[in-house]
Amino acid sequence: MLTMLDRVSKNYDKLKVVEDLTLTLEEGKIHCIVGPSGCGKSTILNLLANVIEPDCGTVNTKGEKVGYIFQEDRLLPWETVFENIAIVRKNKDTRAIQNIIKNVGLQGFENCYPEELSGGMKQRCSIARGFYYEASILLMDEPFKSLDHDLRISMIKYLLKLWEQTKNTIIFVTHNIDEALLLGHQVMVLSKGPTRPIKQYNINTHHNERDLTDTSLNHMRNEIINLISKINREDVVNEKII
Ligand SMILES: Nc1ncnc2c1ncn2[C@@H]1O[C@H](COP(=O)(O)OP(=O)(O)OP(=O)(O)O)[C@@H](O)[C@H]1O
Repeated sequence: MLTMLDRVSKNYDKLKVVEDLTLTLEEGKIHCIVGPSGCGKSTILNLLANVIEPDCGTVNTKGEKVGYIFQEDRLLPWETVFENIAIVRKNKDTRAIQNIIKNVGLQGFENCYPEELSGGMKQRCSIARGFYYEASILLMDEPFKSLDHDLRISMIKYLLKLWEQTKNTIIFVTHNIDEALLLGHQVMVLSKGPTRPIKQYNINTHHNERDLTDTSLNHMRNEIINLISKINREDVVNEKII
């Protein structure tokens, strides 16, 4: 277990987004974070990535290699698929890049430029780059938001295939509960700001055996949807339910 945030607070002027938040996560697992819009999910990722500084408290990821994958692919338009991936490491490991490209189904497209790829292919390239970086902690901020349902499902499969080989710690922010249930070893529901985890679900079923129509996952899904609606209606005001 790694205490990534230790009693951290972050305000934007008078807006208290994070207050005295401690976040301890199991390493080598996929942690999905869900919660109402604007509650502070991206702020938490930015703190973990050391992109922003906390007002007080400690962020314990400074000694870690932290990767960040965003909703937009953020590929360099003037570089090929291969070069866009290679760029994140000093020494080019051609075999490792080719292996990752194969794992995200982009073989044959190594020399294509981003403008020659579909949206889903670009995002696969961005995920491949994130994994090639060999981060011990990989932050993902709604990376599949702009994709349709079928593409999302195939992206989840690609992501899991890569994670199976690296077993790094992934913190994955999403508004899509199904995505969280298919990916996460843990799904954390956050309250409105100042945000804090109000409920945590652990999913022990192996990824290959997860079926959203299965009673327990379906039950969890309904509970999370109801909980987020309650938070949005403010029936649950920063109450710690865990
Ligand atoms: N740089 C900033 N300056 C001022 N306010 C900010 C800044 N970044 C975020 N905020 C505000 O802080 C709050 C939390 O924003 P954040 O983006 O972390 O939430 P989120 O949960 O990721 O939102 P969403 O689900 O809509 O993506 C919001 O009210 C937002 O407007």
